[in-house]
Amino acid sequence: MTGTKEGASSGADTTVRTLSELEERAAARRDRPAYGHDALIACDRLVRIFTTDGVEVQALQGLDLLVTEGELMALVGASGSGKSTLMNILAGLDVPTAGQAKVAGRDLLSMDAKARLDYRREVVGFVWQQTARNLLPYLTAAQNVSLPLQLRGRRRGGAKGKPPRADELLTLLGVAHCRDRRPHQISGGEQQRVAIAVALANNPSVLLADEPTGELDSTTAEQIFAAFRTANEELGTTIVIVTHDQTVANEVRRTVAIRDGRTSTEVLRRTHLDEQTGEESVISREYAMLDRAGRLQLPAEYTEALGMERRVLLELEQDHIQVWPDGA
Ligand SMILES: Nc1ncnc2c1ncn2[C@@H]1O[C@H](COP(=O)(O)OP(=O)(O)OP(=O)(O)O)[C@@H](O)[C@H]1O
Repeated sequence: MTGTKEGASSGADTTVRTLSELEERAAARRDRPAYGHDALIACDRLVRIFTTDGVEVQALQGLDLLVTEGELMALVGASGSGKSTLMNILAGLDVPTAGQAKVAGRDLLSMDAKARLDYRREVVGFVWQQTARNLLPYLTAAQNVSLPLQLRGRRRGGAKGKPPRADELLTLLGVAHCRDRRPHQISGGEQQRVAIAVALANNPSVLLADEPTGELDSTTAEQIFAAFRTANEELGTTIVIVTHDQTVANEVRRTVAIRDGRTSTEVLRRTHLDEQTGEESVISREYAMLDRAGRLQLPAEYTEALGMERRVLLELEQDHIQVWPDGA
């Protein structure tokens, strides 16, 4: 640390010189597209407060999240951080206390009961951790997959000359051999793959999965994840998976971490091809989330390593911001 940090912005010239420049900036801000306008899922300062016996719990505390159409992404976070609360809201099963949440153009705060039912039947599909919660025990796998189609008043068959959609989906997910068996006659991993077929039956825009591999061993978990990947790649379904499973989190391009009811960090992975050796490797980088109010959560291990508490000193440079311990 040097002794030269007097001002908050030594490096970059941030002075606005003329009135016309100010006007230009204001106009550019006005013309900027709305937050999340091109995202399939857009959560903006989402708040969910639960009140039990007069005690308030802020499960979501101004959470921002954008998910683009066609993404396959993971949500991670400590127990109690708010993951399931967010999933229940996105599934249309719970309503936020404040903020905004839009999925495929539907406003999750203003939907009436009928719109909410349509939303759950047409826009989202979900797969839960408990295998038993996903399937009706007295129906076969094929009947379980056909049920959402019937509830929506669609015929069960595919187009003329094509197999029924239930068979198509069971084949796609590698569980065609389970079609005439009931859940108790197939393994837990097969049940989850059938559950994914059920969730996909109505061709939803978004598939939500809350700890779908939580009750399974690692080999089976890999098969389940492969089924999600197939759904994403073959059907183009946008998929959000809540997981504690680090191997699942490592498999996706984007993993968002939730801390204390807010998105805190994000890991992005991309494949790098070494032109000389022809070898492929995955490069991952961790980013901190900057919310629209400019709030940033610094990782605890960084702040603790430098003894940062309560306040820090900022310096704006040409292409980055420096964060220093408070040396005052
Ligand atoms: N229905 C509810 N009533 C009261 N408090 C709730 C309710 N649902 C969740 N909470 C509280 O909200 C906070 C977030 O819970 P949530 O279940 O979303 O966390 P989570 O990240 O999914 O945890 P886990 O990984 O253990 O499932 C917790 O403090 C929890 O106790």
